[in-house]
Amino acid sequence: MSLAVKHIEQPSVLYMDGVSVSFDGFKALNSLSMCIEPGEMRAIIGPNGAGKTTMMDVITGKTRPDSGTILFNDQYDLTQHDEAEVANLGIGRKFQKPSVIESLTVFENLELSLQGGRSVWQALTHKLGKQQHQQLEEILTLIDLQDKQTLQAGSLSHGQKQWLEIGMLLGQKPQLLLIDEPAAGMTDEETMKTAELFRNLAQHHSLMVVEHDMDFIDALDCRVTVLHEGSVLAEGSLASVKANDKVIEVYLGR
Ligand SMILES: Nc1ncnc2c1ncn2[C@@H]1O[C@H](COP(=O)(O)OP(=O)(O)OP(=O)(O)O)[C@@H](O)[C@H]1O
Repeated sequence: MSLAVKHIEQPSVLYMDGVSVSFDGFKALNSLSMCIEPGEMRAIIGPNGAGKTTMMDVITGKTRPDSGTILFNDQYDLTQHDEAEVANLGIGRKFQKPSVIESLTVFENLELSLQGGRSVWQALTHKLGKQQHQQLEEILTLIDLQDKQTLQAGSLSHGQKQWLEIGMLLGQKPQLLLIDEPAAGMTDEETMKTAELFRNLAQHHSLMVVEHDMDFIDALDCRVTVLHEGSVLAEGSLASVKANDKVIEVYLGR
């Protein structure tokens, strides 16, 4: 039974309060507290080692926090669930490196993502239902790969592979998406197109996006949280955190 207690009234899709994680005595997260509202897109920035990856790890059940509360939808105590259970609850995570199957086509990769639980062979020989077909078409349109759907994923550009992988996450219909450095390695054009994709995604999902690229974050046009030494250093609009003396000192000004 969960004993997690929430200390604020407003509804949240993700609520973290006093979350700490130590590795051999080193506090990677140090009483981290943060809230994401339903339907919100939030950018997370901070210097190397600030705890961004560790934060995603504790949310997704990969790492157990030593202390603190993490609630999903004000209902599920995420510290009590493993990675598979957290994914099933509706939290999708995208790691920095794309992991699409390069020898399969764009369509087949998406087809697989809609048929979680089946083997690759079963999924590819099992016909999609009408609803799944429609869902797949919608995802292809959203990630703008309709005219590439018969191409092998290995022939896509780096940016297109990232979009495909985001499309594959959408196949699981997650409510909250955690995305790690999506713009890394992208051209400027791909970066801006990714920001547009995320603004579209934010109409139907909550998003937490870890990123270092300030032009990309500016284009996301969302609230920004700055992490430093495992806790929140500042939070607000990009303009406000960029003007924050502490943020300039530990991150931007270096
Ligand atoms: N499994 C682990 N064992 C020991 N130390 C760890 C472990 N995972 C993370 N750390 C340490 O915890 C701190 C936070 O790391 P984390 O990867 O969360 O930071 P980050 O903000 O994601 O950094 P980056 O921007 O470089 O990805 C770092 O000092 C890191 O060395």
